[in-house]
Amino acid sequence: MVDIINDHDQLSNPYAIQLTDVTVHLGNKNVLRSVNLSIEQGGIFALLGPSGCGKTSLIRTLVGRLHPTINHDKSYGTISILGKHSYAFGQLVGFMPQEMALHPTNTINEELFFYGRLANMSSEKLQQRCEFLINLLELPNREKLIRKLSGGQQRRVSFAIALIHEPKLLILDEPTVGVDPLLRRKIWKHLTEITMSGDRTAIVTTHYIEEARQANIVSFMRHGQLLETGRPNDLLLKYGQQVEDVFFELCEKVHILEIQNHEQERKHHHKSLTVTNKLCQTTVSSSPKKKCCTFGLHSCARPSFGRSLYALLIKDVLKFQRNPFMLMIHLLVPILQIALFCLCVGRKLSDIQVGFISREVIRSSSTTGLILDKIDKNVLNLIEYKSISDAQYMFKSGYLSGIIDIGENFSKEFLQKIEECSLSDENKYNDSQMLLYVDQTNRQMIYTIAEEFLRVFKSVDIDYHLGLWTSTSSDKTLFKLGQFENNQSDFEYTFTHFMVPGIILSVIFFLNVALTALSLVIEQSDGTQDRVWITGVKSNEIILSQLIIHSIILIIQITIILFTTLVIFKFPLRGSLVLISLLCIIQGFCGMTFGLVISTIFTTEVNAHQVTMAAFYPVLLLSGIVWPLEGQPIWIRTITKWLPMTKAIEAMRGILLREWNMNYLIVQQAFAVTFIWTMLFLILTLVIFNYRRL
Ligand SMILES: Nc1ncnc2c1ncn2[C@@H]1O[C@H](COP(=O)(O)OP(=O)(O)OP(=O)(O)O)[C@@H](O)[C@H]1O
Repeated sequence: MVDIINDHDQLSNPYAIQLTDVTVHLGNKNVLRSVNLSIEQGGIFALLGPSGCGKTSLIRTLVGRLHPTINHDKSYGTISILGKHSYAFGQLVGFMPQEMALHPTNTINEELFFYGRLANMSSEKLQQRCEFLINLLELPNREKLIRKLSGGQQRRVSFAIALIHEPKLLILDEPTVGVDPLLRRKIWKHLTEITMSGDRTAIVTTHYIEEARQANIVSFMRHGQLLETGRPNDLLLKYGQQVEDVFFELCEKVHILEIQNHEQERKHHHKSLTVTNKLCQTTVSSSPKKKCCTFGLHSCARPSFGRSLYALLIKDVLKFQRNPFMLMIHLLVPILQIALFCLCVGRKLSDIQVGFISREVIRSSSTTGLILDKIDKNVLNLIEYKSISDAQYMFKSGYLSGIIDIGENFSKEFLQKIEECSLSDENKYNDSQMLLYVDQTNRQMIYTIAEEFLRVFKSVDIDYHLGLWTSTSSDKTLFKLGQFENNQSDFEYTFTHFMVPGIILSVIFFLNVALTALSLVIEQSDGTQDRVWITGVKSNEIILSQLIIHSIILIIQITIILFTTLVIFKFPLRGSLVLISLLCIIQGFCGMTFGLVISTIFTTEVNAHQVTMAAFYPVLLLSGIVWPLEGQPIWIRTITKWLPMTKAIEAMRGILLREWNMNYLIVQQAFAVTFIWTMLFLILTLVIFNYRRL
């Protein structure tokens, strides 16, 4: 355990906190206005003020969640906590934010242990402290899940976290909200006891005037300004009234001064903050004014790398363990997506409803009979109609996908035409052609019906120059498909084979984007990440713990996906399974790091969701998953071929279906491009993460 008492800065500095000329701007208003405040170590400092006056903003500024803006005198002011210009306080500070900031899937015990570990506490000491605080704060069974506690109980757990490591400085934002009067008294009694010795300080915000009376020093706040600061009794003597009357009088005073100031500003056309400054001087202590502020992270009794990683990993494992639904989503959704895709997309069409009208009497020995007999009934479901108008009605209503109209003398004229070798003479034999009407809006349907008839004509050994599908059939007579890759000769590839590699990678990529982005954004929005960060845990430790846990899930995910595709759906695997798995892992990693970037930019779950969804379709459409890249305009192609998934999808197809290995340039490019994107996302994450905390 790091000995914080030896910290030279802290010993030599008598102040718990010092703020000089701190202004904070949020939205379009100054939530803190040139605040000057110095509080000596020891005792309780109460910050009292109405809702919205800026108490939380002041607390958040102290713990580094809000950053000072430039002042009227062109400085950022100074902030010093226990003599340090630092926000990563380690064990020095116990912080209780206004929001719950708890991990709902932890038990009370696990939550206290989590923060205790981050404070470098030994297990025995932690046990003792847990017992003490659970008794003091009248918490229920320590094995109870936090999400099952009442609001008041959760606030008490939050308070216990701030106290667990017996910090030098307690920063508590409304610790007694939702707590019954008896317990409230107990909490204040405890605060008084621990701060009495003079080496511990508590800074408490409150709405309650009667609570503030118990503090050693009280400061009244309104409109982001500290109106008056002093000992409750001194203030009473000075104003000769009740504490609430002091507050109301000060509010009145500031209101008049604000009006005067506004008038002055209007007259002199310049924005002087003279009045504000006068009001913001604290009465407890004068603090030296410095012109610049040094914000930076110093090692400040922070937990060791291994220890914080261990604590974070336990917390994340418990989160998944207690939330099996979330885990199931990440493991079952890929199976469902791949299975549905293999079952429903890209396969040959079947059971197509086709009507036929034959004006010729069909005999089994006639050409018509022979053709109709050979048609695969699983592919084309032929339904006979007596009149073309009936069939047309059904076709137009969408019940039929095609109609075949067979002339009265089809068999006879067709054979005569072939015998006379006058296939191109359209006018001589009117009935020598079957007339086919197909739904022109559905290309896949046209191809399938045409393909089936070509197959039939081939199989009945009739020249298939029927004039029905001239373009398709003439191609077949001109070309014969050759093959370099022997293993493909007896395998019929469908569109499914083209798409499956892309679908696998996109499922892996985007599930990992969502998993990482959401879990970090949730921790950010509920305040737990801030709380963890204030204990001294570094950004890269938070990121690393997420990556480790999500990598384990990723590996299980990939195993399940590949098993579903290769074993259950018998997708061909010509290349190396190891290479395929590696490609999937690195793509999953790339997705995770993209998720990290999203989580550093967006602060709400809804936004993170929206961005993930918004990114999904462009990547799906541009990476060559649904349509070959050659279908894109050339200028788009030059960009899209370097997207994170494009090369990987191409390589995946090659490895799966064409025995590609690492000797192939596209496979090498796939790994290189994915790696570069992963690194870029990671660097971007670290930069934004650290920037937001500085
Ligand atoms: N993210 C934000 N963007 C813009 N304005 C904000 C933001 N957060 C707070 N404010 C404004 O800053 C002012 C001070 O808010 P703050 O939360 O510090 O008040 P408070 O005194 O703690 O109130 P309460 O006692 O109700 O918690 C309020 O007017 C509030 O509307």
